[in-house]
Amino acid sequence: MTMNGARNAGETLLEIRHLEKRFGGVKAVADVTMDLRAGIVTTLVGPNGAGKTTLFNLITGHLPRSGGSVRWLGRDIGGLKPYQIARLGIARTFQDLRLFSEMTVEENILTVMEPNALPFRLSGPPLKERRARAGHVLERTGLADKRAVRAMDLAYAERKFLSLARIMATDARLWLLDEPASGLDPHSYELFLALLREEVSAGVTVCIIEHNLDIVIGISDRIAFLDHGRLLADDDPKTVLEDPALAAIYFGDRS
Ligand SMILES: Nc1ncnc2c1ncn2[C@@H]1O[C@H](COP(=O)(O)OP(=O)(O)OP(=O)(O)O)[C@@H](O)[C@H]1O
Repeated sequence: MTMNGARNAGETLLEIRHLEKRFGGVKAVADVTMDLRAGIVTTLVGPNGAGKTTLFNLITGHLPRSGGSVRWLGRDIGGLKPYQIARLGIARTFQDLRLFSEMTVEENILTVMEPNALPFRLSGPPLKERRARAGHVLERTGLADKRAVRAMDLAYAERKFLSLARIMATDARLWLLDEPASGLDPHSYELFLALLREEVSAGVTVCIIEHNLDIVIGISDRIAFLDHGRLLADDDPKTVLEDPALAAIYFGDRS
Protein backbone atom coordinates (compact mmCIF):
# COMPACT_ATOMS: atom_id res chain seq x y z
CA MET A 1 0.00 0.00 0.00
CA THR A 2 1.03 3.56 -0.46
CA MET A 3 1.08 6.78 1.49
CA ASN A 4 -2.09 8.17 3.02
CA GLY A 5 -4.42 5.27 3.31
CA ALA A 6 -2.01 2.45 3.95
CA ARG A 7 -3.72 0.95 6.91
CA ASN A 8 -2.26 -2.50 6.50
CA ALA A 9 1.32 -1.88 7.38
CA GLY A 10 3.57 -4.84 6.78
CA GLU A 11 6.15 -6.53 8.91
CA THR A 12 8.07 -4.62 11.53
CA LEU A 13 11.40 -3.56 10.08
CA LEU A 14 12.73 -1.54 12.95
CA GLU A 15 11.90 -2.20 16.58
CA ILE A 16 12.80 0.56 19.00
CA ARG A 17 12.53 -0.37 22.67
CA HIS A 18 12.96 1.93 25.68
CA LEU A 19 15.51 3.96 23.78
CA GLU A 20 17.35 6.63 25.77
CA LYS A 21 19.86 9.33 24.99
CA ARG A 22 21.20 11.65 27.64
CA PHE A 23 23.37 14.67 27.01
CA GLY A 24 24.56 15.54 30.50
CA GLY A 25 21.36 16.29 32.38
CA VAL A 26 19.19 16.50 29.24
CA LYS A 27 17.21 13.47 28.18
CA ALA A 28 17.07 14.11 24.44
CA VAL A 29 15.36 10.74 23.89
CA ALA A 30 13.53 9.28 26.86
CA ASP A 31 12.16 5.74 26.97
CA VAL A 32 10.98 5.70 23.33
CA THR A 33 9.33 2.50 22.19
CA MET A 34 7.96 2.30 18.66
CA ASP A 35 8.03 0.21 15.49
CA LEU A 36 8.66 1.24 11.92
CA ARG A 37 6.59 -1.03 9.73
CA ALA A 38 7.17 -1.91 6.10
CA GLY A 39 5.51 -0.03 3.30
CA ILE A 40 4.30 3.07 5.07
CA VAL A 41 5.38 6.64 5.74
CA THR A 42 5.79 7.50 9.40
CA THR A 43 6.27 11.17 10.19
CA LEU A 44 8.13 12.30 13.29
CA VAL A 45 6.74 15.58 14.56
CA GLY A 46 7.28 17.66 17.64
CA PRO A 47 8.51 21.08 18.75
CA ASN A 48 12.10 22.20 18.31
CA GLY A 49 14.42 20.19 20.52
CA ALA A 50 11.91 17.34 20.91
CA GLY A 51 14.57 14.76 20.07
CA LYS A 52 13.65 13.91 16.47
CA THR A 53 17.11 14.22 14.94
CA THR A 54 18.66 12.55 17.97
CA LEU A 55 16.33 9.59 17.42
CA PHE A 56 17.56 9.33 13.81
CA ASN A 57 21.15 9.57 15.03
CA LEU A 58 20.58 6.70 17.46
CA ILE A 59 19.02 4.52 14.76
CA THR A 60 21.81 5.14 12.28
CA GLY A 61 24.68 4.77 14.74
CA HIS A 62 25.74 8.41 14.53
CA LEU A 63 25.29 8.62 18.30
CA PRO A 64 25.70 5.93 20.96
CA ARG A 65 22.54 5.23 22.94
CA SER A 66 22.40 5.64 26.72
CA GLY A 67 19.92 2.77 27.07
CA GLY A 68 17.32 0.63 25.32
CA SER A 69 17.61 -1.17 22.02
CA VAL A 70 17.11 -0.86 18.27
CA ARG A 71 16.53 -4.02 16.26
CA TRP A 72 16.56 -4.22 12.49
CA LEU A 73 14.74 -7.28 11.14
CA GLY A 74 15.15 -8.80 14.59
CA ARG A 75 18.86 -8.07 14.91
CA ASP A 76 20.18 -5.68 17.58
CA ILE A 77 22.07 -2.99 15.68
CA GLY A 78 23.23 -1.06 18.75
CA GLY A 79 26.98 -0.59 18.64
CA LEU A 80 27.26 -0.90 14.86
CA LYS A 81 28.95 1.93 12.98
CA PRO A 82 26.95 4.16 10.64
CA TYR A 83 28.43 2.58 7.51
CA GLN A 84 27.58 -0.92 8.80
CA ILE A 85 23.99 0.15 9.50
CA ALA A 86 23.77 1.74 6.05
CA ARG A 87 24.89 -1.56 4.52
CA LEU A 88 22.05 -3.34 6.27
CA GLY A 89 19.63 -1.21 4.27
CA ILE A 90 18.94 1.89 6.36
CA ALA A 91 19.69 5.13 4.53
CA ARG A 92 19.26 8.70 5.69
CA THR A 93 19.45 12.30 4.68
CA PHE A 94 20.56 15.18 6.88
CA GLN A 95 19.08 18.61 7.47
CA ASP A 96 22.36 20.09 6.24
CA LEU A 97 22.36 17.60 3.30
CA ARG A 98 26.08 16.68 3.59
CA LEU A 99 26.74 16.50 -0.12
CA PHE A 100 30.24 16.36 -1.55
CA SER A 101 30.15 19.98 -2.60
CA GLU A 102 33.23 19.91 -4.85
CA MET A 103 32.02 16.81 -6.71
CA THR A 104 29.65 16.80 -9.62
CA VAL A 105 26.06 15.74 -9.29
CA GLU A 106 26.81 12.42 -10.96
CA GLU A 107 29.86 11.78 -8.79
CA ASN A 108 27.75 12.42 -5.69
CA ILE A 109 25.44 9.62 -6.82
CA LEU A 110 28.22 7.26 -7.83
CA THR A 111 29.83 7.48 -4.38
CA VAL A 112 26.82 5.79 -2.78
CA MET A 113 27.10 2.99 -5.33
CA GLU A 114 30.78 2.33 -4.71
CA PRO A 115 31.30 -1.38 -4.11
CA ASN A 116 32.03 -0.74 -0.44
CA ALA A 117 28.88 1.31 0.01
CA LEU A 118 26.58 -1.36 -1.34
CA PRO A 119 24.62 -3.51 1.03
CA PHE A 120 25.38 -7.22 0.97
CA ARG A 121 27.83 -6.99 -1.91
CA LEU A 122 31.52 -7.59 -1.85
CA SER A 123 32.04 -6.23 -5.34
CA GLY A 124 29.78 -3.76 -7.04
CA PRO A 125 28.47 -3.62 -10.56
CA PRO A 126 30.75 -2.21 -13.25
CA LEU A 127 31.04 1.55 -13.64
CA LYS A 128 28.94 1.49 -16.83
CA GLU A 129 26.07 -0.08 -14.95
CA ARG A 130 26.42 2.33 -12.05
CA ARG A 131 26.42 5.30 -14.39
CA ALA A 132 23.28 4.00 -16.08
CA ARG A 133 21.58 3.69 -12.73
CA ALA A 134 22.75 7.15 -11.69
CA GLY A 135 21.39 8.50 -14.97
CA HIS A 136 18.02 6.94 -14.30
CA VAL A 137 17.84 8.44 -10.81
CA LEU A 138 18.92 11.84 -12.13
CA GLU A 139 16.17 11.74 -14.75
CA ARG A 140 13.58 10.98 -12.11
CA THR A 141 14.74 13.73 -9.79
CA GLY A 142 14.90 16.33 -12.57
CA LEU A 143 18.69 16.62 -12.36
CA ALA A 144 19.68 14.98 -15.63
CA ASP A 145 20.93 18.17 -17.23
CA LYS A 146 22.93 19.02 -14.09
CA ARG A 147 24.90 15.79 -14.16
CA ALA A 148 28.26 17.54 -14.62
CA VAL A 149 27.55 20.51 -12.33
CA ARG A 150 29.32 20.67 -8.98
CA ALA A 151 26.96 20.20 -6.05
CA MET A 152 28.00 23.56 -4.61
CA ASP A 153 26.71 25.29 -7.75
CA LEU A 154 23.20 23.85 -7.53
CA ALA A 155 20.16 25.82 -6.45
CA TYR A 156 18.68 24.96 -3.03
CA ALA A 157 15.88 22.73 -4.30
CA GLU A 158 18.31 20.93 -6.61
CA ARG A 159 20.57 20.17 -3.67
CA LYS A 160 17.62 18.74 -1.77
CA PHE A 161 16.81 16.51 -4.76
CA LEU A 162 20.44 15.43 -5.04
CA SER A 163 20.31 14.38 -1.42
CA LEU A 164 17.20 12.35 -2.22
CA ALA A 165 18.75 10.97 -5.41
CA ARG A 166 21.69 9.66 -3.39
CA ILE A 167 19.29 7.60 -1.31
CA MET A 168 17.33 6.45 -4.34
CA ALA A 169 20.52 5.08 -5.85
CA THR A 170 21.05 2.74 -2.91
CA ASP A 171 19.15 -0.46 -2.27
CA ALA A 172 18.04 0.73 1.16
CA ARG A 173 14.71 -0.59 2.40
CA LEU A 174 14.26 2.10 5.03
CA TRP A 175 14.77 5.79 4.38
CA LEU A 176 15.12 8.25 7.25
CA LEU A 177 14.60 11.73 5.83
CA ASP A 178 15.36 14.81 7.93
CA GLU A 179 13.13 17.64 6.67
CA PRO A 180 13.44 16.67 3.00
CA ALA A 181 10.70 19.03 1.82
CA SER A 182 11.50 22.10 3.89
CA GLY A 183 12.00 25.21 1.79
CA LEU A 184 10.82 23.60 -1.45
CA ASP A 185 8.71 25.70 -3.80
CA PRO A 186 5.28 24.23 -4.67
CA HIS A 187 6.45 22.73 -7.98
CA SER A 188 9.46 21.04 -6.34
CA TYR A 189 7.28 19.86 -3.50
CA GLU A 190 4.88 18.17 -5.94
CA LEU A 191 7.82 16.41 -7.61
CA PHE A 192 9.13 15.33 -4.22
CA LEU A 193 5.73 13.98 -3.24
CA ALA A 194 5.32 12.09 -6.53
CA LEU A 195 8.75 10.52 -6.15
CA LEU A 196 8.06 9.49 -2.62
CA ARG A 197 4.73 7.93 -3.63
CA GLU A 198 6.43 5.92 -6.36
CA GLU A 199 9.16 4.71 -4.06
CA VAL A 200 6.75 3.73 -1.30
CA SER A 201 4.61 1.88 -3.84
CA ALA A 202 7.75 0.08 -4.97
CA GLY A 203 8.35 -1.14 -1.42
CA VAL A 204 10.45 1.49 0.31
CA THR A 205 9.60 2.31 3.92
CA VAL A 206 10.02 5.91 5.00
CA CYS A 207 10.33 7.84 8.24
CA ILE A 208 10.35 11.62 7.85
CA ILE A 209 11.03 14.48 10.22
CA GLU A 210 8.80 17.34 9.19
CA HIS A 211 7.60 20.61 10.74
CA ASN A 212 5.18 21.84 8.11
CA LEU A 213 1.75 20.47 8.99
CA ASP A 214 0.48 20.70 5.40
CA ILE A 215 3.32 18.43 4.37
CA VAL A 216 2.72 16.16 7.35
CA ILE A 217 -0.93 15.78 6.35
CA GLY A 218 0.08 15.21 2.72
CA ILE A 219 2.49 12.37 3.32
CA SER A 220 1.83 10.56 6.56
CA ASP A 221 0.34 7.13 7.03
CA ARG A 222 1.27 7.34 10.68
CA ILE A 223 2.45 10.13 12.94
CA ALA A 224 4.78 9.80 15.90
CA PHE A 225 4.76 12.82 18.20
CA LEU A 226 7.79 13.58 20.35
CA ASP A 227 8.15 16.20 23.05
CA HIS A 228 11.11 16.57 25.41
CA GLY A 229 12.37 13.21 24.19
CA ARG A 230 9.16 11.38 25.03
CA LEU A 231 6.88 9.71 22.54
CA LEU A 232 3.48 11.18 23.35
CA ALA A 233 1.59 9.57 20.46
CA ASP A 234 2.16 7.07 17.68
CA ASP A 235 -1.03 6.64 15.73
CA ASP A 236 -2.94 7.31 12.53
CA PRO A 237 -2.73 10.96 11.36
CA LYS A 238 -6.33 11.86 12.19
CA THR A 239 -6.05 10.71 15.78
CA VAL A 240 -2.82 12.57 16.38
CA LEU A 241 -3.74 15.77 14.54
CA GLU A 242 -7.10 16.05 16.25
CA ASP A 243 -5.70 15.66 19.76
CA PRO A 244 -6.06 19.09 21.40
CA ALA A 245 -3.37 18.38 24.01
CA LEU A 246 -0.82 17.63 21.27
CA ALA A 247 -1.86 20.68 19.28
CA ALA A 248 -1.30 22.83 22.36
CA ILE A 249 2.23 21.45 22.72
CA TYR A 250 2.95 21.78 19.02
CA PHE A 251 1.79 25.35 18.81
CA GLY A 252 3.45 26.30 22.07
CA ASP A 253 0.35 26.79 24.22
CA ARG A 254 0.64 24.43 27.15
CA SER A 255 -1.71 26.30 29.46
N1 LIG B 1 25.32 16.68 20.44
C1 LIG B 1 24.54 17.20 21.39
N2 LIG B 1 25.06 17.59 22.57
C2 LIG B 1 24.27 18.09 23.54
N3 LIG B 1 22.94 18.24 23.44
C3 LIG B 1 22.38 17.87 22.27
C4 LIG B 1 23.14 17.34 21.19
N4 LIG B 1 22.28 17.06 20.16
C5 LIG B 1 21.06 17.41 20.58
N5 LIG B 1 21.11 17.90 21.84
C6 LIG B 1 19.96 18.34 22.65
O1 LIG B 1 19.02 17.29 22.64
C7 LIG B 1 17.69 17.79 22.53
C8 LIG B 1 17.02 17.22 21.28
O2 LIG B 1 17.64 17.79 20.12
P1 LIG B 1 17.24 17.33 18.65
O3 LIG B 1 18.15 18.06 17.71
O4 LIG B 1 17.22 15.86 18.57
O5 LIG B 1 15.75 17.88 18.52
P2 LIG B 1 14.83 18.00 17.23
O6 LIG B 1 13.49 17.52 17.62
O7 LIG B 1 15.49 17.33 16.07
O8 LIG B 1 14.81 19.58 17.03
P3 LIG B 1 14.64 20.46 15.68
O9 LIG B 1 13.22 20.29 15.26
O10 LIG B 1 14.93 21.85 16.20
O11 LIG B 1 15.65 19.98 14.70
C9 LIG B 1 17.82 19.31 22.54
O12 LIG B 1 17.66 19.75 23.85
C10 LIG B 1 19.23 19.54 22.05
O13 LIG B 1 19.74 20.76 22.54
